Amino acid sequence: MRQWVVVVGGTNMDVVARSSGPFVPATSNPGHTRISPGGVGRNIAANLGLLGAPVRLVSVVGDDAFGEEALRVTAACGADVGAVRRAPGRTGTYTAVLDGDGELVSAVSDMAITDDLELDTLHLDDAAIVVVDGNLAPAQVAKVRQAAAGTDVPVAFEPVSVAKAARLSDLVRDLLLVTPNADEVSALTGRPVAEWRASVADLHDRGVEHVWLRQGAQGSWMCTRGADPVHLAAEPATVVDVTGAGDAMLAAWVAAWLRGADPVAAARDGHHAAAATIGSTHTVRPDLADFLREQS
Ligand SMILES: Nc1ncnc2c1ncn2[C@@H]1O[C@H](COP(=O)(O)OP(=O)(O)O)[C@@H](O)[C@H]1O
Ligand SMILES: O=c1[nH]cc([C@@H]2O[C@H](COP(=O)(O)O)[C@@H](O)[C@H]2O)c(=O)[nH]1
Repeated sequence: MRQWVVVVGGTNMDVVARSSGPFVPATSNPGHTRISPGGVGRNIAANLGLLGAPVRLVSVVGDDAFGEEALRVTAACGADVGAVRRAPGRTGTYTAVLDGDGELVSAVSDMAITDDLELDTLHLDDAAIVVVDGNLAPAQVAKVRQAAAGTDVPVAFEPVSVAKAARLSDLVRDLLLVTPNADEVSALTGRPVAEWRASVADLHDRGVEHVWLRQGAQGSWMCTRGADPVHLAAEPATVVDVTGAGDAMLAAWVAAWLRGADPVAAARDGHHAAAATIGSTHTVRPDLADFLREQS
């Protein structure tokens, strides 16, 4: 039976340092640092596991202690990590600095090992949906798309950043869902940022069913082909740490979609999950399911 979510993407160890007060550049700011597993693909899989969805992560980690820890924590969230490759070398890292308000100041991601992810034999016969992390290289995304098309499995795509969206723009077509912000949708279509509505229409023309346009604290627009766009407000939240909000949001949408929810109701769950995540120090909040239950 087709019931699995297959998430294909990166796994990192995140080093996230939050300054105690206003961040002052080029000096040593007092603060607090946490080290915990991250990576867009791995975060989505971990959140889905916590929400009770049958989820398999297809990823790669190094043969180091970070890789061991990332696998252990992700499995403890309920995700199947049997298809995560352990390659010789160091696990990917994401090193971020947050200001005293929990907002991102700057970050460096070093995930060269993700290039070692071979996707020639991606088995999707039991998959209900495939989620693709935009950190993958174009050739890897093309392979996932080919496998999904071959087994008729819908694909959701997380663009990650403007630079990454730009290099994958040709591959963003015939999707169930894509989740850009206005800058990323502009990178996908080549239109000016202000013309995001026209960009959304372009993506619909390319066979994308749902474009979920994110606007940070301003909420999001769920734009479904052939329907009027629906605006969803972000929930009021005290920002503790913004890391991983977008990943939790997408995971909650997929979990709701799997249960048969319509795209707007699923997006509401997504905003609950984002608020839960930014309101906690965790990149993936262990009590996410309890939090969503209380909201609904
Ligand atoms: N300052 C904020 N206040 C309230 N909610 C926020 C804030 N920043 C982000 N969010 C929530 O987190 C979601 C994801 O944030 P966004 O910045 O759009 O994506 P990403 O985490 O991928 O950069 C938003 O849609 C919103 O629900
Ligand atoms: O180039 C990248 N930046 C960031 C991430 C990951 O994204 C998460 C932060 O997500 P968000 O941008 O939604 O806050 C972190 O766990 C980090 O490891 C990544 O995989 N690749």
